[in-house]
Amino acid sequence: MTRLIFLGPPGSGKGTQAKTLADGWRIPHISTGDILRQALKEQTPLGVEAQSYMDRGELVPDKLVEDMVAERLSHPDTNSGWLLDGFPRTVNQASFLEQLLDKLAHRGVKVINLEVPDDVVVERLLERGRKDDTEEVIRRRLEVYRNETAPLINYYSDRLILLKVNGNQSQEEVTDEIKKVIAS
Ligand SMILES: Nc1ncnc2c1ncn2[C@@H]1O[C@H](COP(=O)(O)OP(=O)(O)OP(=O)(O)O)[C@@H](O)[C@H]1O
Ligand SMILES: Nc1ncnc2c1ncn2[C@@H]1O[C@H](COP(=O)(O)O)[C@@H](O)[C@H]1O
Repeated sequence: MTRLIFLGPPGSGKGTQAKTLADGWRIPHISTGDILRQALKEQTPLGVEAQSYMDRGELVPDKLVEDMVAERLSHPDTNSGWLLDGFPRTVNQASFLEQLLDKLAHRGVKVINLEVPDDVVVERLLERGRKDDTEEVIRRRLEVYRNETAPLINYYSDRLILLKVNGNQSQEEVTDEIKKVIAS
C-alpha cells in the first residue's frame, strides 16, 4: 500500500512525479492545485473564492483546502493508496491531515521531499508558463513556500517519515530515486 506526500518548492516536479507514479501504480493522484484550478474553470463558489489567492501566489485559506482533501480522501478509490501533491502546505494543514489519516486508519505514510535549487525551479516555471508562472508571482510563491511550507521538512523529519530525493536530475532519474528510497 503506497501513501505518499510530495513536498518541495514550486517547480520541483511534484506534479510530474506524482502523475507518473500514480498512473503506474493505478492509485489516485490528489493535487490540491489541480482541484482548485478545475473549480476555477467551472466557476464554483470554491473556485471563485480561491481565484484571487491563486492569482497572487498566496495560499488559499486552510479550511477550504482541508475540506477539499477530507472529501477526496473519503472516496473508496483511496483505499488502494494515494499520492498527495501540494497538500499539506502549512503546519496547520499537516496537523489536520495527521488527524484525518488517523480517523481513516490510513497508515504507513511517507513524505518525499524533492530538493531542487531556486534558480532551477524559477527557470522551469518560466518555461511552464501557467497563469501563475509570471516572474512576480513565482517570487511570491517561493517566499510563501519558504515561510509556510518549508517548516514541514522538520515537521516530517521529526516524525521520521521524511525521505529526501534529488529533484535536479532527469524526470526518469527522479522517478527511479523515489522508487528506491521508498523501498529501502
Ligand atoms: N526532472 C525534471 N527536469 C526538468 N524539468 C522538469 C523536471 N520535472 C519537472 N519538470 C518540469 O518543470 C515544470 C514544473 O514541474 P511540476 O509542475 O511537476 O512542478 P510542481 O512541483 O508540481 O510545481 P507547482 O508546485 O508549481 O505546481 C514543468 O514544466 C515540468 O515539465
Ligand atoms: N494546500 C494548499 N493550501 C493553500 N493553497 C493551495 C494549496 N494547494 C494549492 N493551493 C493554491 O493553488 C495554487 C496552485 O497550486 P499548485 O500546487 O502550485 O498547483 C497555489 O499557489 C495556492 O494558491
